[in-house]
Amino acid sequence: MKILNAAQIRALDAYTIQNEGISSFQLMERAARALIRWICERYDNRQKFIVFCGKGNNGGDGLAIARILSQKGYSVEVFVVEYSETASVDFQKNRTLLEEFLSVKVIKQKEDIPPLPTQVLLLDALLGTGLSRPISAGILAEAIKALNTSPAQVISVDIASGLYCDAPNEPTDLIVRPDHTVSFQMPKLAFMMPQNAPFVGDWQVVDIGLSPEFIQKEPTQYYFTDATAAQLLNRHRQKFSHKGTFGHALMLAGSYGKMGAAILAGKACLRSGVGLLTVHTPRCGYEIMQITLPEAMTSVDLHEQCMTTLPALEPYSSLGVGPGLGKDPQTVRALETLSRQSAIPMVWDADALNILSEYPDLLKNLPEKTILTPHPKEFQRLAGASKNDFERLALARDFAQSHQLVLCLKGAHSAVILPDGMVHFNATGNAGMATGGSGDVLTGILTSLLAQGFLPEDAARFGVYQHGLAGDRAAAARCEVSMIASDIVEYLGW
Ligand SMILES: NC(=O)C1=CN([C@@H]2O[C@H](COP(=O)(O)OP(=O)(O)OC[C@H]3O[C@@H](n4cnc5c(N)ncnc54)[C@H](O)[C@@H]3O)[C@@H](O)[C@H]2O)[C@@H](O)CC1
Ligand SMILES: [K+]
Repeated sequence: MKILNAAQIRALDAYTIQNEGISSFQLMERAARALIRWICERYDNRQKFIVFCGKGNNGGDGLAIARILSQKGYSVEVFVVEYSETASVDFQKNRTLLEEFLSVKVIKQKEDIPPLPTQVLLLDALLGTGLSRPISAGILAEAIKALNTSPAQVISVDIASGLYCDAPNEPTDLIVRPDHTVSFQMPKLAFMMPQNAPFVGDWQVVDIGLSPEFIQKEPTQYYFTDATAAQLLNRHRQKFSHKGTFGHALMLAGSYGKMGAAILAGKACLRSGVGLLTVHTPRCGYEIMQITLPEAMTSVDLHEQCMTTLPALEPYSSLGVGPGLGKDPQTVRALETLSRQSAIPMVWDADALNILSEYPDLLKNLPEKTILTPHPKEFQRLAGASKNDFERLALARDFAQSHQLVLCLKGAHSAVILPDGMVHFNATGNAGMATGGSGDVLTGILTSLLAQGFLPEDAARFGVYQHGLAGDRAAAARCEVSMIASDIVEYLGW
């Protein structure tokens, strides 16, 4: 799914209106009805609503939603926040229609704001994607403060009022903190940013039938890997395939006290469909690997506790390096050789990334399209600090383009950034995955997919999606708190 910016969404609305020969009022009605379906699936008409409307089209949506809810027998109170003299045409039309059977109250000053008790549901339709300046004072600010201090649940229409769709807000900006955001047609870039979590809540998208041709033609740098997008990357096994068909992966992982990382990466690699796996470990890992991972072959380093030498790389179709590796100077030397000599697709993770940030020359040697999987701290060590998540994303795009690498920037909605600068945010995953070893599992999955012949770009998008999906299954079976990285491995499969 594509993610478009506010200006593109405006153009998409306009194109749909013109192309379908409908009025903007009819499109607003469609949007309102899509949101009503979302509400009716979750709340019956004993639920009381208070709708806060601005005076643009987001406010118009609020009025249309209030009318339809009221027609369906819900009890609805509507307040228009009078922050401006003017109103949009469709807001005005909806106001006239609504006022035929429901009185609309006006908020001009703080005292006009009603009490907002726990049992009501608050709809935030103050401002949408038309936000043109931050909210810091005035009656809009008072309304937002009231929504944010109420114990009642808040649902934001399209986007939380005060939140920019595709640019960073300042920490001092006033923004609604909804429990849910129900957004039209596509997620907004703002939803992908960790800093915006309090201003998005749990979000869902409802289809309002905006023009698919326009969306298809419109250029963007941002995509969302949902189930449909992931399914397109999936490959089906042929009846006459054999283990040679699915490649031979090499995992360089583990050191004294950190063999668990090698086991997790190795197991995930096997569970993701690789034909054969060899794990290269220091001597101390030999028996551990043979006993815990009988499906894998073990290649043993000369050193007792850390990796110092590379095995011959010819037999392998992919290589993963980093989990539990440590940063011994002899390991650094081995990685320096690896960065220059490897011609097979690779994944660099964990300590391999830390070594890259300490020895940037290695970074210059890495073959094109090597996959790097940093979490935010590792990325900061690699590329430097940034002021906010938007700046970090720009830095990451720059990094991927200038080094011609594939970056998997891990976190909620992990971003897969390709060497051409395109960004694919991931749909799956949960906070239970923020646990030791879950990154090692991802390295195993990606190394496995590369061995099977997936292009690095596809391996990264598909692997990150499947990693998150397995995490979601693990959280459903146990719970976010008690799940561990081994559970993610157990729930892999597609
Ligand atoms: N254009 C369309 O056909 C559709 C639009 N829809 C809704 O329309 C929304 C966008 O509507 P609008 O473009 O009218 O904009 P908004 O309703 O987001 O904002 C209204 C107006 O408020 C003013 N404004 C912006 N920031 C302000 C601030 N900080 N303080 C005071 N005033 C401020 C601007 O002049 C802006 O145009 C979407 O989020 C969505 O909810 C939906 O009805 C679907 C169809
Ligand atoms: K809103």
